[in-house]
Amino acid sequence: MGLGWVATLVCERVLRRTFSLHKAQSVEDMENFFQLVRNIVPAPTLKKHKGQDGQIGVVGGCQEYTGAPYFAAISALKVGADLSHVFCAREAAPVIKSYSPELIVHPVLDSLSAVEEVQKWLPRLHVLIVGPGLGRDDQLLSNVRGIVEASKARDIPLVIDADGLWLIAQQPALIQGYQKAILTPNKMEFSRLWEAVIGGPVDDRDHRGSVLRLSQALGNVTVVQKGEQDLISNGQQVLACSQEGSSRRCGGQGDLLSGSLGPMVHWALLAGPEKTNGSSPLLVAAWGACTLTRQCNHQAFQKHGRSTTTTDMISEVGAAFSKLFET
Ligand SMILES: NC(=O)C1=CN([C@@H]2O[C@H](COP(=O)(O)OP(=O)(O)OC[C@H]3O[C@@H](n4cnc5c(N)ncnc54)[C@H](O)[C@@H]3O)[C@@H](O)[C@H]2O)[C@@H](O)CC1
Ligand SMILES: Nc1ncnc2c1ncn2[C@@H]1O[C@H](COP(=O)(O)OP(=O)(O)OP(=O)(O)O)[C@@H](O)[C@H]1O
Ligand SMILES: [Mg+2]
Repeated sequence: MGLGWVATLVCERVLRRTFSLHKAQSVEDMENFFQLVRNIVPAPTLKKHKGQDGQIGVVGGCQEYTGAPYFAAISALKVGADLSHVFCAREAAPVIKSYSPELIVHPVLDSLSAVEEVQKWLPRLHVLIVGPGLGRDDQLLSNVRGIVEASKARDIPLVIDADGLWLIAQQPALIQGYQKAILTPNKMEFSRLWEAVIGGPVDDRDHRGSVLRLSQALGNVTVVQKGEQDLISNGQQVLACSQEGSSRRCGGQGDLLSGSLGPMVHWALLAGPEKTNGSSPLLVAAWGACTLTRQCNHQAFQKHGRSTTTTDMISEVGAAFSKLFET
């Protein structure tokens, strides 16, 4: 086989892939993704013990922000995880505990032994969500860096959101190439990551191309760019989620998304590529969590209109999940 012929074949493949990456998702593709999410949801059974459907950790919560880690941790439980831990700064702990007796709260994040304290729990945790309400204090961020490294060493999936993304923008190497990471930037967070990893302003005319490129530059880490349409890429594929939401943009919706990703990621990785029909389990989990968050927003808005808050959305998780993913 001549070299020229091989080059043509490679070019064709690249072109075909580029074309299919940028083509709009069909209704059929969407239906397929609903089915793939249904495939990963654990079947109801009376045989399981507490913990099997997910033990999730949230790393976040400081003096200023106590709502964000609560929203993330409670969303993980409402989606179907069995246990939800919050690792936060000491002064945030009593506040977070007082919101909910269902959360297990560890006031360790600002202690000198923060990494060791969290490390003790890592063997039991299936997924760690890093960043909601973390703040940007240097000492806290340095502890979180150690926690991320310890989690990677144990191959624990990481969802990185909010101030966790601030840390990644300072030190992209921390997550570079880690195949079990999902980053969930909002518009500002995406621009910061882009500036740190690629440089210059984001091309606002090509959102799909931008999310693809950022994922590739980070070594195929999964990126979920939130917005009017959520765009999800692992550097090979770009999925769009346009589930109808509402015009209401109250704070905390992103925390619901990162929290619900916890159990979804655990289930998708347990199910493996057979159940996801060859698609990346993390892409399926991300598409499921985005679709769910937007549906919660839609349902809450139908009831509460402009007074909709994230607490109203969390109340909709059960009904929204059944409507979308339980047939
Ligand atoms: N109740 C709580 O405790 C909450 C705490 N939060 C925490 O607050 C901290 C900071 O998060 P932010 O998201 O504010 O940080 P960012 O620095 O990413 O965002 C800064 C500002 O960008 C603006 N912005 C967002 N989307 C935009 C868009 N499409 N175009 C232009 N501007 C846009 C917003 O007004 C936001 O205030 C994080 O720790 C986060 O988890 C939030 O999760 C919201 C709820
Ligand atoms: N313009 C929009 N139209 C519809 N849905 C949107 C829009 N912008 C964001 N969303 C949805 O809201 C959810 C949260 O995205 P958002 O950009 O508000 O995150 P965030 O800024 O991190 O939120 P948080 O306040 O929790 O930090 C996502 O699921 C996204 O799909
Ligand atoms: Mg956020």
